[in-house]
Amino acid sequence: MDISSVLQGGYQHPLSRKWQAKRTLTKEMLMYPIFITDDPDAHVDIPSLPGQSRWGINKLEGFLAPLVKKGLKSVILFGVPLTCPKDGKGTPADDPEGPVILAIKLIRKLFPSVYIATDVCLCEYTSHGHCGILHDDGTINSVPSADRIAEVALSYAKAGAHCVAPSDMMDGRIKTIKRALIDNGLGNKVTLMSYSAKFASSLYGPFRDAAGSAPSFGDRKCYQLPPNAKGLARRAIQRDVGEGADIIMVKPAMPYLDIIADAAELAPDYPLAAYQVSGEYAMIVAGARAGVYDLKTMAFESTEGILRAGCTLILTYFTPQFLDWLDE
Ligand SMILES: NCc1[nH]cc(CCC(=O)O)c1CC(=O)O
Ligand SMILES: [Zn+2]
Ligand SMILES: [Zn+2]
Repeated sequence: MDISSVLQGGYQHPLSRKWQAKRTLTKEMLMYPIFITDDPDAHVDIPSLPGQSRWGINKLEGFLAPLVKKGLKSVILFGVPLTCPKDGKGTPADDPEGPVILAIKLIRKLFPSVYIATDVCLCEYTSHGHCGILHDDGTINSVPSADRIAEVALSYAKAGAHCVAPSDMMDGRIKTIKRALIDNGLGNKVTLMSYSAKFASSLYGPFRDAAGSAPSFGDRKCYQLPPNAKGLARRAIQRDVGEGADIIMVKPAMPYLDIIADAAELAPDYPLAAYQVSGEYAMIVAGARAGVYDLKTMAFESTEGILRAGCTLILTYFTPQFLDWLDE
């Protein structure tokens, strides 16, 4: 055989196979999305997200303590208001007695080592279920939307969140939030992680089920990006870098690995996150249950793709399982 034909000598050993990776999954790279609801004693399983639940504030310690012991480093919080009245501007989002603000304070106190990010969006809190404030004709009204989202982000930052992560995809929200953080003395203290390239995906179904955030009319196609849009995604990433984002995120992950690679090229000096969303998680679990593959092997393969494309941080519902698997 010709010298230039032989590759296999380089990866015969399990260890030499590990060396092929530019980056290998560690516990530090995992951020765990959790759903906090306003029934303080809730522990309600989410049927479309097997293994995940909505948690009440009184159940958080019992839920998180074993995970922190296993090496959980960071969480991202999603509020699920079930009892409070929703309105046009998402008033319950920054209710000081609401589940997110209570959870930030509690986790800071109970688990000081845990890094707390908060998703910032209005859709869980608006009567219409859209992510911003609407004009009378049902279209997004960008300026008040960005202002309101910045107000909510600021309230989470003041409550002690280490990171605020707007997922609404409204124009101008990154600079509006950054300005609000700076003007309130939090610019140097709080990380702004932008869901920069967030696509209008079919893969958010289980999440909307879990969070009760499906729009009551229409869809999100006029603010989340069209799945075919590489150029718009690249522009969104560059815009958010210019507006003061500290971390760039691509979402979902698996169908958008090219966008992750683009982000790694466009923003090489930034941490890069991917959100392996609810539908990706549900799909991987369902495939394993159908006997298509082994769950653990496939879960690792999915993250290897994300890391290979350029990420340094993965938001994933598999976090608790990875904490076990990474110890094996
Ligand atoms: N804007 C809210 C939000 N933040 C994160 C997700 C999706 C997360 C997931 O599917 O796991 C969504 C849903 C949506 O945009 O409809
Ligand atoms: Zn939203
Ligand atoms: Zn629209």
